[in-house]
Amino acid sequence: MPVKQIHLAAQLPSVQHTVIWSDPHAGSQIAFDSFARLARTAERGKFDFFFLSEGLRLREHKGRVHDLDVAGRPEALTVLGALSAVTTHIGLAATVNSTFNEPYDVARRVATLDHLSGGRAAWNVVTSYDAFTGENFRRGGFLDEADRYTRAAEFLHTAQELWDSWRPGDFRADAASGEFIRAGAGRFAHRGQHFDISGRFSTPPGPQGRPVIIQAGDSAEGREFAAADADVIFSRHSDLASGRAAYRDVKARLAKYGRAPEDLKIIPSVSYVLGDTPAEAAERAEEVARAQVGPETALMLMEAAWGRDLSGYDPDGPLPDVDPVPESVVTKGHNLYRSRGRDETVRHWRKIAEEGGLSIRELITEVTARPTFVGTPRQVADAMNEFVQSDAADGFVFSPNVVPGGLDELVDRVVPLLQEMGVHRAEYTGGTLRDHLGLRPARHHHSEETP
Ligand SMILES: Cc1cc2nc3c(=O)[nH]c(=O)nc-3n(C[C@H](O)[C@H](O)[C@H](O)COP(=O)(O)O)c2cc1C
Repeated sequence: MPVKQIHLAAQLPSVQHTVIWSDPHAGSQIAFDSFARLARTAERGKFDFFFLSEGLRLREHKGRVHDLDVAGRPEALTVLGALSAVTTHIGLAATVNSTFNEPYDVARRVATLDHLSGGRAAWNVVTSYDAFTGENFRRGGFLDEADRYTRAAEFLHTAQELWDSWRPGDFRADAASGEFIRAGAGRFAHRGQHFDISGRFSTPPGPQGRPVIIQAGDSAEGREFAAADADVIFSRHSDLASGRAAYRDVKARLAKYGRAPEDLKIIPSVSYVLGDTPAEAAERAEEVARAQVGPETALMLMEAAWGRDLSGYDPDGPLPDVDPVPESVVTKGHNLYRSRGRDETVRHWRKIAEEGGLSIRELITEVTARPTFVGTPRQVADAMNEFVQSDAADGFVFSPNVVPGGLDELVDRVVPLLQEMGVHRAEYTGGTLRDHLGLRPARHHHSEETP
């Protein structure tokens, strides 16, 4: 078997407690310089793409805006448009929600990024649908959970129809005939369950035709959506066992859509801590964890899971002896227990705490902040390679702990080892993000109509 290449990506981390904003080396979480520094570092490491997440509503805890995490990030497509001017090769991936937007607008903005960047655009289609977020759009509670992916799939198909509505040669710019564009260019008509639109699409497609599609969301419906339509899954499975299980499950879903396993790359979100020796790395990992999960954060996340006030409990003491409150929500905008359900999450956490003799704070660190890779550069490079070669993933999205310098050590000390091992490119060989990911050119469905 030929060795697999590792697909590397990086994100300026999402709004969560693992971002150490109080670190003396932390810079602005908003200024363009921070984004530019991180994106350029990833490009120096010849990464496939730079990724930005999206949070459409600030979290609230016990009725107040939760003030322990970084709050407020600028809008992704605008930031990436600016980054396209200060980078040359790296892909630029924006998270844009399919529930609270419209296909025409999103298709136009993503195509525009593909033009600006010379074919480096990607769109991460997320499906957050909750009423709390929806209030910001006068759409509180407008979409049932069951419809989040039917809308996402139709949204994406509609966007693809718009990107396909222009064909090669539609730009004439023929001074002799006075014809600038072909008469039928951009014409579309879509009628479906969620969207009923027709007209002319105003933006010709960029160099990739169809930009790269990313999916993040781990339900069965989410995996099916990705198997049918996505090029990349941004996953949460960052340990070998669950990584392999998810990988097998997702790749097995591809055949029924006429797709091959390599048509969909699976890349989990991961973090790392380096040291010159294994002991030093472990010590630094402890320090990082202490900064990420302070006593208030530990209690806050405990209260979110338990659905009740736990302020009388010592974060450095044992887990609460009281039961969770089934339907109660003390933290809005957090999806801590969404995938397992509250009861299962609490049972799972109690089990881990009992087995390891963990305090509240140690448990929260273990379940929400454990770095994926800890060790010397050599150990980390080997562990990354094992993860990919054993089909637990096709690569990684690195989420640094500190903005904007947290990627430097990885690029300076680990990436050269991966290059020596022959599992990561020494130079970019293509110009588009599809090239970096080793994806075929986008399928282009020509419309039948020719006026
Ligand atoms: C690794 C990962 C990253 C995600 N990032 C975002 C994000 O930035 N913004 C967002 O609104 N939802 C994000 N999500 C949420 C999912 O995209 C999805 O909307 C949600 O989990 C519901 O889908 P599901 O039931 O398939 O999980 C992320 C999910 C995962 C697994």
